[in-house]
Amino acid sequence: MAPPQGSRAPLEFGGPLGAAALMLLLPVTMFHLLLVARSGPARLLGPPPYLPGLEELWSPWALLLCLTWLGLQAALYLLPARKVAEGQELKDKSRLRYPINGFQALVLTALLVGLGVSAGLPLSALPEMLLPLAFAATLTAFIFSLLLYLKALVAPASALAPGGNSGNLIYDFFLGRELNPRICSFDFKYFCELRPGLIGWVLINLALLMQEAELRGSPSLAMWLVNGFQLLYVADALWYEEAVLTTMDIIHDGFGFMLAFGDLAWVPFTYSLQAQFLLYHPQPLGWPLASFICLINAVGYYIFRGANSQKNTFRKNPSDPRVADLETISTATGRRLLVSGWWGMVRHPNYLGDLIMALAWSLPCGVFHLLPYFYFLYFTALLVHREDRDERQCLQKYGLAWHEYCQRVPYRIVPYVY
Ligand SMILES: NC(=O)C1=CN([C@@H]2O[C@H](COP(=O)(O)OP(=O)(O)OC[C@H]3O[C@@H](n4cnc5c(N)ncnc54)[C@H](OP(=O)(O)O)[C@@H]3O)[C@@H](O)[C@H]2O)C=CC1
Ligand SMILES: CC(C)=CCC[C@@H](C)[C@H]1CC=C2C3=C(CC[C@@]21C)[C@@]1(C)CC[C@H](O)C(C)(C)[C@@H]1CC3
Repeated sequence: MAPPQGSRAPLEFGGPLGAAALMLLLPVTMFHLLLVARSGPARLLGPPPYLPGLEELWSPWALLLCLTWLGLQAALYLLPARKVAEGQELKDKSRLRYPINGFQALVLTALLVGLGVSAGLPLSALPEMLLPLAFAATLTAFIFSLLLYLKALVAPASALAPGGNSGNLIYDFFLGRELNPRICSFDFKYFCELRPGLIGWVLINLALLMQEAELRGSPSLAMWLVNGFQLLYVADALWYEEAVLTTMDIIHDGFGFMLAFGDLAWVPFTYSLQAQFLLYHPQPLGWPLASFICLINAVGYYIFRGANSQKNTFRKNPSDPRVADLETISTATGRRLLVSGWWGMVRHPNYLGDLIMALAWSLPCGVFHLLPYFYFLYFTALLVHREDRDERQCLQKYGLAWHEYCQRVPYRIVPYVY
């Protein structure tokens, strides 16, 4: 058994107590949102309309569907890739290799779903199954996290994540012990981060759009906007799949319940909340307002994509002509930090763009309900906390150079505000 590593790494998420609370709170919140979205008053902060019994949550068909979906996405992951990318350098100086075929998986899934629907697959029945599907996904994530925890017990010390190895069972189960759990070349974290949950999210959105068309003759403009914006976000993530290899989740966090549940259950079932809300609470939306909301989404996307691409290009090749003229500061590690361009505006311009898009996804749902703004509120909290975690990691990595960066670029996410 590998000895616990990084036991002196500071505990995050409020330690074992915080981890235990989140393990309970996250699934409860997800089921609350699913129940409230279809209720008349759709009150985010009120009690759920009723408490579902086990017979409403548990369905062997939903579990079978969930496992078939995972199997399909795993099969698409294993197809030949247009490119194989190398990840960041690991503790033992090696680099892992990752297939870049996520966009291909999205296109093939769309083709398969299109074929299925034209052959009579009742996709619009999916919204009625969201509750048992979410339950099956939660169960799958829990069992999967248990297996990951057990796998980490026999992993070499060099394979363990910097956090998630405190020696406390609950905390380590939540955060995840192993950094890049794999069987042969199949990387579980990389696979889960981008495929089943993200593609599942747009599929659920599409099913909600189709059910709205069945109910009301055609999908509403608001439903089209939400579907379009979120499809763009998912397609972008898969098109720029390689960029995920430099995110905190892949480089720093272990693979445990937080990411397994987040990827497999939280993302598809709570990120589709706006479309769920719109199915049960249609909102009038005219073209002038719709155009304005499209503009907000476009501005958010422009900042998000510009900032993420600039950093990735710079990290891959600092002499690339697109970034070679940007001002930088040197650090003791040999890596440099950008202090002009997007990264000279605020220290997390990509978060700013992401938040602006999050707002644009809620606006088509009107301003009379708080529920569709849940994603924006949760995401603000997630990114503020994430930014704080990243700052601490960067301070540890870059020391004085990070202090200098903070002085030169004083705002974290929103210029002149935060
Ligand atoms: N929709 C969702 O639910 C979520 C979306 N996201 C999105 O994922 C994306 C990735 O986010 P995340 O992984 O948190 O963080 P970032 O992509 O912002 O990565 C942070 C890292 O970037 C490097 N960095 C920071 N400042 C500079 C600089 N000035 N110059 C060069 N490199 C710098 C540092 O790593 P190093 O120096 O080691 O390269 C730092 O650790 C974001 O767009 C975010 O909005 C994130 C979470 C959830
Ligand atoms: C507390 C809680 C709910 C934890 C789980 C958080 C996860 C849901 C998110 C952590 C980081 C994520 C990222 C994306 C989706 C959400 C999770 C998994 C992401 C794949 C979305 C698409 C983006 O373009 C991205 C690839 C940059 C992004 C990466 C981080």
